[in-house]
This record gives sequence, C-alpha cells and structure tokens, in this order.
Amino acid sequence: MPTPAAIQWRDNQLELLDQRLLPTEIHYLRFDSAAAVADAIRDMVVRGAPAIGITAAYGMALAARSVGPLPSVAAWTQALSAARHALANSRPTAVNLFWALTRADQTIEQYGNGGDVAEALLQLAHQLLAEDLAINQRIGDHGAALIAPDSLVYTHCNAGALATGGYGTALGVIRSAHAGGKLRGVIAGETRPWLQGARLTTWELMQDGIDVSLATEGAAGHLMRSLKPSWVIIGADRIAANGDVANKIGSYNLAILARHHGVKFMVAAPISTFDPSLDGDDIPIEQRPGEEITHSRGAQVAPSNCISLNPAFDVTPASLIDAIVTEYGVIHSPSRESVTAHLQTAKE
Ligand SMILES: CSC[C@H]1O[C@H](OP(=O)(O)O)[C@H](O)[C@@H]1O
Repeated sequence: MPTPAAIQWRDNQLELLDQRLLPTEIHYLRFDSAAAVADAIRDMVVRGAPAIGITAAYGMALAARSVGPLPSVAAWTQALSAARHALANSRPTAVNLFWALTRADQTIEQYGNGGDVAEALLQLAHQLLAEDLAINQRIGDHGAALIAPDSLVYTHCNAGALATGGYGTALGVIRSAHAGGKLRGVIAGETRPWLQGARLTTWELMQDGIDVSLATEGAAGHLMRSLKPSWVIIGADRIAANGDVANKIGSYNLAILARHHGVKFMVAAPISTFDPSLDGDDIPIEQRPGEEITHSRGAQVAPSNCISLNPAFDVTPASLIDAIVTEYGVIHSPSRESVTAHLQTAKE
C-alpha cells in the first residue's frame, strides 16, 4: 500500500494526516482556519520542510476564504495579516514555510483584495502540492544516479512522502535507487525524540517493499564501521549560501562519523529549501519543549523537573557534505561558489 498523503484537499476542506499517531493509526484531521493550521504545524501534526510550506499555503487560502464576499479593506487586511503572522511563527527553521508565504504574498498583491484572491490562493496551494511530487521524482533520479549497484545506505529522520507532497527527497533518492535495482538495503536511524525514523521512514519503506533495518542513533558509528554503507542520505530544512545545511538534530553527528569512516554524505532537497540570505551559523534553530525528551509517547523517562536541551535541528558544514541533490542536478563538494552557480542555473 502506498504511503497515504500527508496533505489533501477534500470536500472543500484541508485534511492533514496526523503524523503523531503513525504508524499505528491513520487518522486525518480537518482544518478550516489558518490559526488551526499554524497550530498543526507547531504541534507536528504535519512536518517536514516541503510539507510545512505547502500546508502554510493552504492556511493562507483558508484565511482568504474565511473573510467572505466583499469584505472591507480593513477586515481583509486584518484576516490575512493575522493568518500570515500565525503561520510564520509556527516553526522557525524550515525555510520552505517562508518561501510559500512569499508566494502567497505575490498572489495577494497580484489580485488586490478582489474576490478571486481566495480562489487564487487555493490554486497556488494545489499547484505547490502537485509540483512538489514532480520535483521529488527529479531529485530522486539525480540522487540515484550517484549510487553504485549493490549499495547499503543510511538515512536519518523522515524526508519521505510524509515530509513532502509525495515520493520524498532523501527517500525519493532511495525509492529511485531501489527502482533501479541498486540497493542492497537501507539503515534507518530512529531519530529521537520524535522518532521520525522509527515511526515514519521504516513504515514508508516497508510499504514500498524496500529492505530497511531500524537502528538507534547510538549505533550509527558502529554500523558505519562494520557494515560500511556507501552513503548517508538526508533531507534538509534550510541550505545556506555557503552550502551549510540545517536538518534534523543528529545530522551533524552523522556527517562527522561518515567522514571518519569514508562514507559519502548526500543532502537531497528542492531549490525552495535554499536560503541565500545567510550562512549556516545564522540559521535559526528551533528549540522544542523539554517534555519531548523527558517523556516518550506520554510515559515519563526522566526525573520530574529535569533540565533538558531539545534543539530540533543542527547545522552540517558544507565541508562535510559530498553532494547536495536538487531537482536541477547535483552540487558536488558544495561551497558558496558552487551553490551560487547552481541557484543561477535554476533561475535560467
Ligand atoms: C523533506 S525535508 C524533511 C525534514 O524535516 C524534518 O524535520 P521535522 O520532522 O522536525 O519537520 C527533518 O529535518 C527532515 O530532514
């Protein structure tokens, strides 16, 4: 059975697959307001950089639809600015969210406050959702071309269909490599504290019939040393001008281990994940509630009032990355110069 859609528009309402319940329960929540959508992003009902961006676009469409026919300019402006503020403050690291809001701004500017804006924003969200699937299939094929036959690969967190408009970025590469008969197997790191690897990635790959083994993050060094995977393949939440990459916490650890063990390191992401306005050291890193560490699936696993540190992302320097794969091709040995050149190619 293919992975169910993370995002869908049905019966004139936004439906989000509640990823907090996976893999044991498939349940969609329905949304009719931007504020509720912002809460869903913050609470990780939906997660994953591209999926967050697409969902934010639907949130803006819901805000425009909520204003009703012939609103006053003040009512219109208040509704859309409140929606944009709530969505922009839901999660800080995935730049796709802000890229999608910019696309919504452009749509609103193009239509003014006429009646068509709600429909135009809804069509924008549909377009971003449909485009993302095609983009991921291109990313998958570009990345799979780098993988030699009979390869074992390691992946972290979930950069799959559930994190995108479908197919996935890192898992898109894995799906395309599997389709090409190149994979000996996949090791999926569980990815504490939210367990995207254990709960989402193993679930996606098993449903596709792809040989996947779940491991704790703590085992990564031992497995690289003993099983010698060819690649570590991850997604991204923000790629900076100098080629540094923000991704799920633990990615930086894997990059250091990979370099030490001669394992190549690949980042798979769409162009909408690039942020040329800053370098890696300036990427905002989301700090999430300590309860995500002191409790696991509701069960307390640390002393009450235990002080905890829960950064949701880290930044891997470009020097530890062998390839960044986008829908436009591959940036080998990323640097400020090669990233700039790639983004220029994408604009042409
Ligand atoms: C396809 S990008 C997915 C990206 O997002 C994940 O973070 P989160 O689950 O907290 O949204 C992780 O960083 C993945 O690589």
